[in-house]
Formats: sequence, C-alpha cells, structure tokens
Amino acid sequence: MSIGILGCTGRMGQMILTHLVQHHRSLIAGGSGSPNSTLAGQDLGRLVGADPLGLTVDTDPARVMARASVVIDCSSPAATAHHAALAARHGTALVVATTGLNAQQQQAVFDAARSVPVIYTPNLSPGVSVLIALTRQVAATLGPDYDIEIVEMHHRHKVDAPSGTALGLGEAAAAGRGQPLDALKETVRDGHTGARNSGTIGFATLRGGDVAGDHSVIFASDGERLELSHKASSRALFAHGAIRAAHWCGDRPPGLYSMLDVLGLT
Ligand SMILES: NC(=O)C1=CN([C@@H]2O[C@H](COP(=O)(O)OP(=O)(O)OC[C@H]3O[C@@H](n4cnc5c(N)ncnc54)[C@H](OP(=O)(O)O)[C@@H]3O)[C@@H](O)[C@H]2O)C=CC1
Ligand SMILES: O=C(O)C1=N[C@H](C(=O)O)C[C@H](O)C1
Repeated sequence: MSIGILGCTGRMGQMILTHLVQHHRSLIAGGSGSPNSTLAGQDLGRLVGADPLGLTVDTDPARVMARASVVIDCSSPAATAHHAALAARHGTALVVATTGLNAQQQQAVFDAARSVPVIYTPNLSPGVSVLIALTRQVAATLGPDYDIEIVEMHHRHKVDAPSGTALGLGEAAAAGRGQPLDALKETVRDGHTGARNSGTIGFATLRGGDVAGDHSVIFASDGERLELSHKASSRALFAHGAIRAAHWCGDRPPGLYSMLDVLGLT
C-alpha cells in the first residue's frame, strides 16, 4: 500500500500528510498541489514541519498516481474531476473527500468507479457516518409531520455551501421519506418567504472562525423537537478517516463506495 495526496498543500492535505509523516512514513508515495502552487518543489516532510522526506510537492497528479496504489483527493471540484479520470487511466484506487462538486464533476467520479475502487464521501469521520444512518432511520420513522432542518457551521475559509455533509444528511433524510433531495431542498430563505413549504428540507449555513465542522439535523413537529448533532473538534479526525478509507479501498474491486461501507454500516 502506498498513498498519494492530491491537494497536499491545503488545510486538509497537510493534516493527512502530518499524520502519515508521524505514523506511516513509509507509505507516502507523493503529493500534488495546484498547477500554479506557490509550494511546488517543497519537500513534503518540511511542508508539515518534519524531517525531509525526499519527496517534493508535485504539480502533476499523474506522477503521484504512477507511484501510488491509492490516492486521497482533497483539492477543488474541477481538479477532482480531472483526478478521477486520471485515476481510472492509471488503475489507482481513489478516496474523494472534496465537496461542492457539480453534477458533471460528480459524473466523472462515478465514471472512474467503473474501472477502480472509489470511496466518495463528504465526511471522513465515523460519527458522521452513524449520523447519516440515524437521519435516514429517524426521517422514515417520524414521517412527514416532522419538519426537517439541517444546520451546519464551518471555518471562515470554506468555499462551498451548504457543506457536502449537510447535503449528504439531506439526501439521507429525503431517502428516509422515499424521495430525492432535489425535489425537497430549500437552501435560501430571504425576505417575505411565506410560511414553510410542507415536506421541504431546509438548510442553514453558518461560517466563522476555525470551526472544523458542526452539523445538526432537527426534526420539528407540533409539540416536540428532536435534534441529532455532530461536532468535529479537529481536522485530525478527518485525516484518520482518510487513511482508514485508503487502507480499506486499496484492494477492493472497482466500484463506488462510501464511508458507511468502510464502517460496515451498509
Ligand atoms: N470529506 C471530508 O471529510 C472533508 C472534506 N474536505 C474538503 O476538502 C476540500 C479541500 O479543503 P481544504 O483543505 O480546507 O481547502 P484548501 O483550500 O486549504 O486546499 C485546497 C487544495 O487543493 C489544491 N488545488 C486547488 N485547485 C487545484 C487545482 N486546480 N488542481 C490541483 N490542485 C488544486 C490546492 O493547491 P495549492 O495550495 O497548491 O494551490 C490545495 O492543496 C474541500 O472541498 C473540503 O470541503 C475538507 C475536510 C474534510
Ligand atoms: O471544508 C471543510 O473543512 C469540511 N468540509 C466537509 C463538508 O463540506 O462537509 C467535511 C467537514 O465538515 C469539513
């Protein structure tokens, strides 16, 4: 098993690299940043404040894939679509952590899963996988009399909204009601909105500070409110999950998997 990190210069990529450098140095196959990365050529060990590794930040993800048996993608949506096509061509297993992909970019990930094992997950933590499973179950049990609202908060640098996890929770809630999320989701409320549309799933997005990732699903009816919440207190949580996912998918047959598969929750 050898692991490459696509987006190794970012917040998440550096956290994964830090964990690999500290605990699994011999598994590191390489890492890439954007084509114009200001960190190109920097030693990967030095990048995270450790001893030199003798591998540097690459700007060509294909070179990383040529050396890796599995790559973890935590980059940007356009790059992820490109990385998915490359992974299929190189026969490299892929863990996609990047969020905010549009339909076309998601299709590139699904296409890759026909040739290589792909884990596509908006959240690498075990707790959120359990939350997703619970959300589906609770939505199915309580039924349409309960209004569903999903609230998330992240750090001030996050660029996509709602978060990938919030959308994943929305999909789970909609599935619990036997419907696709697209038919139910309400992501914007502003001005004279009128009363709540019955059956919809609402989203509220908060941004600020250094919040690693908070998510709540609220089921509200006349007379009671049930809230399911998860709070990540450190990005290290996601790094552990990424490495666990990489180990899990390395020798799987081609296919599309999620973190729920990794945890045996499917
Ligand atoms: N699934 C999960 O559990 C988690 C998912 N994420 C997701 O991971 C993604 C990255 O988050 P974060 O690390 O905070 O973001 P950053 O902005 O800190 O990092 C982005 C990384 O992507 C690279 N990049 C940007 N554009 C390109 C490109 N065109 N080609 C190749 N590489 C590119 C950057 O390279 P450079 O710096 O060299 O320009 C950088 O390494 C987000 O989508 C986020 O939502 C984050 C945490 C957990
Ligand atoms: O950008 C982040 O930081 C995170 N993004 C993921 C998401 O969009 O759900 C997961 C995690 O909450 C951190």
